[in-house]
Amino acid sequence: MSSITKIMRNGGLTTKTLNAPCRSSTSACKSTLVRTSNYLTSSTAQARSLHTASRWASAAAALRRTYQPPSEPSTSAEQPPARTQDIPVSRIDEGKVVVGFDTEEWTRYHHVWLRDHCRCSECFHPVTKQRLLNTFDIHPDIKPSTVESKPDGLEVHWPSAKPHTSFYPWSWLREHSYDPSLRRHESKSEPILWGSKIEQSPPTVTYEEVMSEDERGMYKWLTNIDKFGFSFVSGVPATTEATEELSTRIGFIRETQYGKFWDFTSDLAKGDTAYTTIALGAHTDNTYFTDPCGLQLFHLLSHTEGSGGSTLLVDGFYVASILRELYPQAYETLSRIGVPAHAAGEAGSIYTPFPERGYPVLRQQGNELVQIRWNNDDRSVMDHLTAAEMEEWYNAVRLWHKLLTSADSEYWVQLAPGTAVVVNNHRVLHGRSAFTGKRRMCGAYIGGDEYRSKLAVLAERFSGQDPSAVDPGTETKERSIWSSFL
Ligand SMILES: C[N+](C)(C)CCCC[C@H](N)C(=O)O
Ligand SMILES: O=C(O)CCC(=O)C(=O)O
Repeated sequence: MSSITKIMRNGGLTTKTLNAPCRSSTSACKSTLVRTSNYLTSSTAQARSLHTASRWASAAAALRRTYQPPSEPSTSAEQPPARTQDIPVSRIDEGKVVVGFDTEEWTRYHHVWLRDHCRCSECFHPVTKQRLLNTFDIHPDIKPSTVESKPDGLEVHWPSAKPHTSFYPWSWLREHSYDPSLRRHESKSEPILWGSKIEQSPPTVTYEEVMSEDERGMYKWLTNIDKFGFSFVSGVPATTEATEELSTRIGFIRETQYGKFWDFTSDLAKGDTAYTTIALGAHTDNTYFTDPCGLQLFHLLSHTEGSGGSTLLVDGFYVASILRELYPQAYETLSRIGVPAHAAGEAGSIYTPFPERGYPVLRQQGNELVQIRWNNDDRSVMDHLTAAEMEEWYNAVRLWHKLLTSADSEYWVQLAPGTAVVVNNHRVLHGRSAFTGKRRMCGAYIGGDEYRSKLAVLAERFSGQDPSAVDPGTETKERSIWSSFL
């Protein structure tokens, strides 16, 4: 019985090596095997007949035969042979092209996928970066006439009345591999979670940096927000004009029932408790919108004849990570049960999210937490749950509240004129203490797509360098058709 059969029989995990000798350490073999077996397990439906699996094994074995692994460095004193650039191997298999990046990393691309993703100037507009090819003109059984492994990438020749050649860079093929995926996940910046101790060194940029022409300061600012979920900007002229200009450096301001750029105080000019002197617990804004704003900028312009009005920031991702660790059932409950909300303080508007059941406090995408939505003051009637779910939800949200309001989670800071703060409203909750006297705050909402677009443009321009160490003159000038954002 072949090892493949054993993998299939053992539900996909085994420590036995595959037929082909594995050149690297046993653990790598196992990882390959696990990856392979996971692949086989996950694609058991496709490889139901051993015939397919053994053909897959023979294709992989054939790849290994044709792949010339780098020769082992000689043991003699002489210099080991210089490694030649290893060109991945490729071959046409049934319905897919198999590519072997090395003996341990191989993957497959459907023929139709390759044709659909051709980026020659006939199939993909070089300026607008839009597909010109009509996907639905591709024959479902399309098959290359030949494939060639070139030093920089895979060249595919398609049979047609007018011969068509496609080219895919190796790095692009690896980045977009899916069968299996060979993507290296280090490219995605991981959030840096924080609690109250962030006050020792809060992420900050200067106004001068942010307003500089070369936008390196902008890149540093937005990278701060990307990593920490917030950032201060110091040295901002304490005017609405300067603050509005700062806001629009990121992207256009998102207008709501509260206006475009806001300049507010405790006069109930708008029907919301933000326009009063009361304390506001940690919350995210716009839970009553289907799509809450991405960023929220605040700049305290003045506070006279009184005290209080301190600003509260809480990293919702940090709190959620603790909830998940300590109370996994509560985490699951708050990831599942929608929370209705409304903004109905203005006579001319009643905002509620669609669908009206609202969205969970914790929004998961797969296993990843991607958004916090929490404002207990704006929450509407909870009447869409069974009695059991109602008790389950209240028990869970009490635990959430306990962690959210713990000293370990809360970062209190007294804003002052000249220092603006921007928060990622999908991650960081904000609030304030009650206050007396005259307090004037200004700011704006900025759409999440605008913020992420600006960050993407800056990351592309500075080719992902560390924003605090960008080499002048290394900027990317033109957008590549192979950009990882497309
Ligand atoms: C416009 N400004 C930011 C001052 C107030 C917005 C109102 C806040 C609302 N309760 C919410 O949580 O979205
Ligand atoms: O007045 C403040 O400091 C914040 C008000 C607030 O939470 C809001 O406008 O969403």
